[in-house]
Amino acid sequence: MALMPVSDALAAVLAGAEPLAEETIALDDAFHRVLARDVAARRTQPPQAMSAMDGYAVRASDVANVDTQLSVIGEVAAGRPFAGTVGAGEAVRIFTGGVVPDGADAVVIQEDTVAEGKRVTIKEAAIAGRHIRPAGVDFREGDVLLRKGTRLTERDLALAAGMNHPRLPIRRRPKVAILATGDELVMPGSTPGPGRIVYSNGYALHALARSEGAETIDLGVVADTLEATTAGIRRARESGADILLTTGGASVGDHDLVQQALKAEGISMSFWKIAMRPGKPMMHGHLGAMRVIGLPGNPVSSYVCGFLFAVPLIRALAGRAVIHHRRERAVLGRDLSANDMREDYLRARLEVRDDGTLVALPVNHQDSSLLANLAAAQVLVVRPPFAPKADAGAPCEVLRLPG
Ligand SMILES: Nc1nc2c(c(=O)[nH]1)N[C@H]1C(S)=C(S)[C@@H](COP(=O)(O)OP(=O)(O)OC[C@H]3O[C@@H](n4cnc5c(N)ncnc54)[C@H](O)[C@@H]3O)O[C@H]1N2
Ligand code: MOO
Repeated sequence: MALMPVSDALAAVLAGAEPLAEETIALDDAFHRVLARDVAARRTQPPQAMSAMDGYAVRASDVANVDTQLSVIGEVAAGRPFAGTVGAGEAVRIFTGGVVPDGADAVVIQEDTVAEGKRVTIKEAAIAGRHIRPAGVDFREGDVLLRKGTRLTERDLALAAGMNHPRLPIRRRPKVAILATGDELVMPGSTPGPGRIVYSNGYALHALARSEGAETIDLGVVADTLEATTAGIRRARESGADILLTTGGASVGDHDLVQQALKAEGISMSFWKIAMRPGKPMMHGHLGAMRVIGLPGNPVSSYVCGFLFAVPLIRALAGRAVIHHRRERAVLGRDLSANDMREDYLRARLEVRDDGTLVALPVNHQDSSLLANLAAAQVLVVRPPFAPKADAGAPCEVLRLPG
């Protein structure tokens, strides 16, 4: 198979990726979940005109001049409205959040008054509407304020509560199983023997998937045998995973068995090998209902492909309205040589100039095994295939990595 352009590969990964089933959950559990439907207000907020201050509800026409004396005919506190009507020459003691009584059209703050028993002297003139929050100033019943596909923030939860929704319709979380391959891998904290490598890819992939709202299933590390790899793939299917991410064993070596095992299990492959650096040997296909992304083993390749392909896929299954990473304009912080046929994703540090210009400084060593450079990078500079040589200061496009 020829190397597939990155955009075609992404389209293939996302093909047919529809939001998962709808569920209804308590508001308390809805933080960062994705709304399955538009949500409208079930009430008008505030339901009636309310005072924004502690003071006196008055008729503005009565207090156009200062030093007016009014008789205080009652009191209203939050949640305890006043039943009567404010007539000419009258006022009602009111507290913040109290319903403005009939007849009154302004509130004078108590600092601008002098109270003596049942009378109050108004020391500041007031105009109609002063310190009053009109009914519906926040929202009205039926207003659609939360949209389908939104990943709910903490502010959205407060709004949903204010709109009187104790539960919300959301989408099931995608289940992402992660399977690593490689005889050489040992767990962090052990004493690696000769030629051994400490397992790292899964840590980044689990965290990345979880931060996108997925539930992750850790299938551990399997040895480089067809039997062990096949057993791992079967465990993924049994776990009900929507997505299987494998890492390693994706290339052409004698010990790269992932594709062979997937084929033996009946995968319908959509591609293997993309015109991208890092990440050339990535593969993708469907194994029944499970979507499989075979990530390369090199740690940077595994992460960058997970970021570029698995993240939009997770978002699509999660029902997010916006699934794509946003590209930003920046300028290069150093010269770059001409590119070959692979689209490059260069790890780069990001600086912001005083005028707001983003400067992307690609790290010197772009080898796909370098974890330290990956961790130090804040962005990926995207260089299209056959991009000509570019000097420092030339415009470029960057993708921000999660902070
Ligand atoms: N003859 C060719 N050789 C290679 C090609 C090629 O086109 N022709 N492609 C190269 C590219 S590009 C990549 S990327 C790698 C990817 O190969 P694999 O997916 O088969 O990866 P492995 O060989 O299994 O591992 C590569 C490297 O990464 C380390 N690794 C693997 N898994 C983990 C893990 N979970 N945590 C940490 N490190 C891991 C592994 O030890 C190897 O050092 O192939 C090139 N070769
Ligand atoms: O594409 Mo590999 O991922 O360059 O090292």
